[in-house]
Amino acid sequence: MASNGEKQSGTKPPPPPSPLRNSKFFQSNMRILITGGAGFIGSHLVDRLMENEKNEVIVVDNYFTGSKDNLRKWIGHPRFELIRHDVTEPLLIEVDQIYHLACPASPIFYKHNPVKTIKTNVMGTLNMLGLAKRVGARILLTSTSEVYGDPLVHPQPETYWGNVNPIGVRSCYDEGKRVAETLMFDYHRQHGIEIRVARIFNTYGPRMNIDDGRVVSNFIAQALRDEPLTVQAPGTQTRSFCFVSDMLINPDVKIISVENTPDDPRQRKPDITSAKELLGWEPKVKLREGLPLMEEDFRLRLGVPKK
Ligand SMILES: NC(=O)c1ccc[n+]([C@@H]2O[C@H](COP(=O)([O-])OP(=O)(O)OC[C@H]3O[C@@H](n4cnc5c(N)ncnc54)[C@H](O)[C@@H]3O)[C@@H](O)[C@H]2O)c1
Ligand SMILES: O=c1ccn([C@@H]2O[C@H](COP(=O)(O)OP(=O)(O)O[C@H]3OC[C@@H](O)[C@H](O)[C@H]3O)[C@@H](O)[C@H]2O)c(=O)[nH]1
Repeated sequence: MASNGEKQSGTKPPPPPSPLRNSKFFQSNMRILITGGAGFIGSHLVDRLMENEKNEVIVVDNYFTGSKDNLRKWIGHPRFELIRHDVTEPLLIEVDQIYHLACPASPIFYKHNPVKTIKTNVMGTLNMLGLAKRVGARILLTSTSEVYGDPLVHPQPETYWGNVNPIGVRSCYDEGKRVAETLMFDYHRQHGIEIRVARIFNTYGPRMNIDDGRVVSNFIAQALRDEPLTVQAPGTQTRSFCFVSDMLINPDVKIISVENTPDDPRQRKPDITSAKELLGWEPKVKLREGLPLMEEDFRLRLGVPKK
C-alpha cells in the first residue's frame, strides 16, 4: 500500500527511526559528529563533549594536520568512534548535532594546497549542510577572524563585513570561510536548518601541533629549541593577545626579523560586546596564565626539561 502512495505522490517519505534510536532519544542521548576532531581545537571539544555520559561522539578526520594521538584516551571507548574520512566527499551518517571544524587553520598549512583548502571549505561545508538537512541536525561552523581580512575597523564587531583580498595567497582560507558562512545562512533561510557560526580568533594552547607554524607555537618551540624567534616583517602586526616577549622561557633568546607573506592582517582584535551580552561569554584565561600551560605541554613533547 505504501508503495502505491509513493508512486502517486512521486515522493518517498523518510523511513521511521529504528525503535532503538527512538529509545535513545527518549533518554535524551545526543549523537554528535565532529569533523576535524583529531585537530587541536577539535580534540579539546571531544574531551568536553565526552564528559557528558549521554553523548556519543563520532569524529571524522583525514589527518592532514590532526593526529590520532590527540584522541588516544578515547580510542576504544564505547561512546566514541573515529572515522578516516575527507569532508570533500559526502558522508551518510545519522547524528543529532554537527560541529564542523575540518579545515587546516595555520597559514602555512592552508597555503600548502590552496585548491584543497577551498574545496574543504566549500564542498566540505556543503556536504555537512546536506547531511544536517537530511537528518535534521543542528550544525556549527568554526569560522575565523580571517573573514575580516586586513580589517579597517577596530575592534571588529560581527556586523563588520571585512576587507578581504579575493585573489591573494590567503584567499583560499579567508574567502573559503566566507563562502562557508554564506552557505550556512542560505541553508538556514532556505531549508530552516538550525545553525551556529563561531568566528574564532588566534587560539593557542597545549596539544597544538609543535610545527603548526602559528606565532605562539613557533615562539614557544623556537625558545625551547634554543633557536631565534622568527618575527615576520614588519613585526608591528597585532592579534588579540599580547606580544610573546611576555613569556619567560629564556631571557637571552635571540629575535630575528624574517620575511612575511602578502595580506597578513596588520591589526586584529574582536569586539566581544555581543558575545558578552547574548551568550555571557568572555575569555577567562589570561595570556600570562595560558602560555606557561602550553610551555609545559611543549616541554613534555620536545623532551626539554625546565632549567
Ligand atoms: N586555532 C585557531 O586559532 C583558529 C582560529 C580561527 C578558526 N579556527 C578554525 O577552527 C577549526 C579547527 O582549527 P584547529 O586550530 O584545531 O586546526 P587543526 O589544523 O589542528 O585542525 C583541523 C583538523 O581538520 C582536519 N582536516 C583538514 N582538512 C580536512 C578534510 N578535508 N577532511 C577531513 N578533515 C580535515 C585536520 O586533519 C585536523 O585534524 C578550523 O576550522 C579553523 O579554521 C581555528
Ligand atoms: O613565526 C612567526 C609566525 C607568525 N608571525 C606573525 O604573527 C602574526 C600571527 O600569525 P599566525 O601565523 O599566528 O596566524 P594569524 O593570526 O595570521 O591567523 C591564524 O590564526 C587566527 C585564525 O583566525 C586563523 O584561522 C589563522 O589563520 C602574523 O602577523 C605573522 O606574520 C611571526 O611574526 N612569526
